[in-house]
Amino acid sequence: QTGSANTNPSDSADDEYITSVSIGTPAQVLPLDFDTGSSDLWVFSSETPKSSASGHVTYSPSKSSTAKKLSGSTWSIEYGDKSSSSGDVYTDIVTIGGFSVKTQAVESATKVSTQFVQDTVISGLVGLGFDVGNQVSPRPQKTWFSNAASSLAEPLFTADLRHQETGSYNFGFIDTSLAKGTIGYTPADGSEGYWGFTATGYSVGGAKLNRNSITGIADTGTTLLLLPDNIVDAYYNNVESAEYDDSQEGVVFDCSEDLPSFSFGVGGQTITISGDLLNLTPIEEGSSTCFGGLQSSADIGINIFGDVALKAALVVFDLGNERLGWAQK
Ligand SMILES: CC(C)C[C@H](NC(=O)C[C@H](O)[C@H](CC1CCCCC1)NC(=O)CC[C@H](O)[C@H](Cc1ccccc1)NC(=O)OC(C)(C)C)C(=O)O
Repeated sequence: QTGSANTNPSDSADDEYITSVSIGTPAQVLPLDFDTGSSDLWVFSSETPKSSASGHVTYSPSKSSTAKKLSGSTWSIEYGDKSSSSGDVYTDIVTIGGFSVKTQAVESATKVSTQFVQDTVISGLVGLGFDVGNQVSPRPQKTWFSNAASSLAEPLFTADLRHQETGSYNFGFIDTSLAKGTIGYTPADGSEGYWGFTATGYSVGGAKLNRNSITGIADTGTTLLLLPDNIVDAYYNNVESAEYDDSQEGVVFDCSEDLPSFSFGVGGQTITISGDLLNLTPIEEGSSTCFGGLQSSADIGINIFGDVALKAALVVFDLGNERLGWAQK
């Protein structure tokens, strides 16, 4: 068995990617953010304060004949961007791309932070990280993919995120026609809950790869490519107007600049992110100053290959073989 779901950029900056998920009987369809950087499936619900839920699609367990309260269980999460949410837990049928998990923990939000209230394009997250990262207590719950894996044709899923166009999350199969290059595989470290891996080097503007290990995570829930300062500096030294903007908390440059590409080595392949993918967006509507898709990871303590990097590739999240595959698109 397999599943295939379309995913769409949330806005003109590809800040997030939205995928429709069906929950309950009859199906309640919610727009959710698939996040390989976390491991909880949580949703805005009938239990979310009305003022916080306004503008969001919500899940009502009371309207689902297959919903069951997981009594005594609660959850609470704080994300890297300091946003947070918490609540209680139900189990229900959750269908993604035509594949159904009968008894999936659906974490219902009784509290959401301001950022989630304001981000009305999504009604919650589907964590696609490793189960060890799940935040339900007293008994952690499995992710949708973990529950699905044993019934899928292959215990893997692929992410095909695209710039300003529809992409896909495929479960249980690899559609190699989505990529131009060969898939290069490298071991994945799931011990922290993330899809951790080590890139073997980088280069700017198509130069030869500098060999140096870059350990990081493949994270569909992070917008940017976040790497060490020495690499970020090496890149922006090639961008005439680049400068650090305190108010934007990142490197900005003239939108008219022709940005060089950025490449990294992984699994014996080289993934090249084109210059236009490295210009994320004007700092505000109509501005001629643009915000870089590559920024420093220095104050995070972990390197993150977020959507800016993932958009250049077809990425295989292979749980069965504990490995990540990357192919140039
Ligand atoms: C709970 C843990 C087990 C796991 C947890 N994991 C993470 O924090 C990483 C994870 O991928 C989280 C998942 C995101 C949380 C916030 C909502 C969207 C998903 N990523 C994050 O926490 C990183 C935050 C994202 O990069 C935001 C996403 C965003 C975009 C638009 C509007 C709002 C929010 N982008 C964002 O800020 O884009 C700018 C910089 C261009 C404005 C952790 O490490 O603590």
